[in-house]
Amino acid sequence: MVSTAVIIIIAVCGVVGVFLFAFVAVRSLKRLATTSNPLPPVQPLAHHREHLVSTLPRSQTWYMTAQQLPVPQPLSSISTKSSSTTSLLTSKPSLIEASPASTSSPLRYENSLTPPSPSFHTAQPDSSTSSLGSSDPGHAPIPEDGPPPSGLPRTWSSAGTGNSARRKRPLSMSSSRSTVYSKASRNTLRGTPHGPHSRIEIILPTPLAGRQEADIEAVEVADRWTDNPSSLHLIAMAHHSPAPPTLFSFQDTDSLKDALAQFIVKAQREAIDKKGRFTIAISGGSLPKMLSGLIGLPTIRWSQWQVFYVDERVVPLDHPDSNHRACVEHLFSKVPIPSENIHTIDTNLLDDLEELADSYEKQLIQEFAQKDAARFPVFDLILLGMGPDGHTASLFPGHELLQEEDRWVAYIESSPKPPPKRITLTLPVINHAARAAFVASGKEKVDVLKTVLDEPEAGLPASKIRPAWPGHLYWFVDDSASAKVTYAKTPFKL
Ligand SMILES: O=C1O[C@H](COP(=O)(O)O)[C@@H](O)[C@H](O)[C@H]1O
Repeated sequence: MVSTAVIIIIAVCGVVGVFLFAFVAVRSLKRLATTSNPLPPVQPLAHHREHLVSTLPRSQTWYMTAQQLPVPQPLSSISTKSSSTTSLLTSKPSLIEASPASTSSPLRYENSLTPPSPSFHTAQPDSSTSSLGSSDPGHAPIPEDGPPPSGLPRTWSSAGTGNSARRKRPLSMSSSRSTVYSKASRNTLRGTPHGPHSRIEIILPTPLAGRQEADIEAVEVADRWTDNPSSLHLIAMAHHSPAPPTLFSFQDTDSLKDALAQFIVKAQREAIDKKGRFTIAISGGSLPKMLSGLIGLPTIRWSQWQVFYVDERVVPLDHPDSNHRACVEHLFSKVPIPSENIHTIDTNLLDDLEELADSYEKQLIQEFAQKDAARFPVFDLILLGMGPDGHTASLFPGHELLQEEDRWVAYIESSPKPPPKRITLTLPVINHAARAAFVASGKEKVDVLKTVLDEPEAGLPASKIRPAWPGHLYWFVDDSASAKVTYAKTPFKL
């Protein structure tokens, strides 16, 4: 018989043995773990990018990592305007020496004025919410295979139809920096594939992409594309349908002017809060006099406005046909806006339309390409008019300029409406705005407004304004212009 003492001794030894074994096993495992290859560091930005890009339906794209791109250089070849003390109506030297690079602010493409419904043709605006939309731009669903919004980078849009008025540009930039430019588009940078979801394209601003001297600047822009997570917003943008426009109709032009002024003030405040500046493009024709509601408003920070013209007639700045002159008469002569913040055409180039359009494009590049790294400038607000024939800006029905996909500024030599020579922002530029607003009043617009809003398939130029998601289009009209429209009206509230 084994005594109880022996049994106790055996039990104690067994327990101690188990503990010793467990201790040794844990230590060995730990040592093994520390000598194996460490995991790569977590890269939140890469994960964010991977996640976003993986939600996109198409994957035939490529990208370069920030390390593969050349070191960004300061912008040197694009000149800037100097301050001018001359009258608002006299010609300013438009492109003078380079100034120190202005403070660069990263692209923040947010839009708190976006409405809920994603389809222009089928959906009607939801008037139950704020008439200026919600602050969440992410509610529009991603269509699986729908057509891309017009004006998006060429690789996502249908092939161009050719344009005899197209200006000649160098075909591509230097490719000496292990950078490949696709045959399909001189604006596309290709890099080494990085992973199954990392094959994104870098689309350069067209004016930069087309110029050898802008090579370095273009790559700098591309660099920010890869670094800035919000640029992915722009990629995602290509896969959303544009939102349906919001139609505000007012009893008379005075209430229209007041509401328009409030709307502009709100857009200005949001832009300045985010980026410290407000970029606006203004049309001519009847529009400037609709801006009188802005005069004397203490909430406007004129020194932070950067004003461009949606289109300009090729005439001296003090000519009665000049859109700039109309804006000065109705607004700028009555408010404290610095003259250098108003970007006029260079009247030294009135005899050379191509040069004139190029020089205006350079002004845009200077304002936008350094700060907003996108292929097209993203205006905070574009104010548009519409002619009785449905034209807007200097984009006329049936004109080949409606097919333009690359340029920021184009020219027209034979406008159906006098004067014949004009320059104009192109459709892709207008359709990249954060907000665009048409202003139309009077019974002479009644038929065309009905066609544009109720029959967009008729294809009038004004119907082609459909800012890409999450941008948004508003119509500020009076009741006489909207008398025949069946498109849903939204009560105005900020
Ligand atoms: O010629 C032009 O016409 C349109 C529309 O003008 P409107 O007088 O009918 O409002 C205008 O938006 C554009 O800027 C102008 O150059």
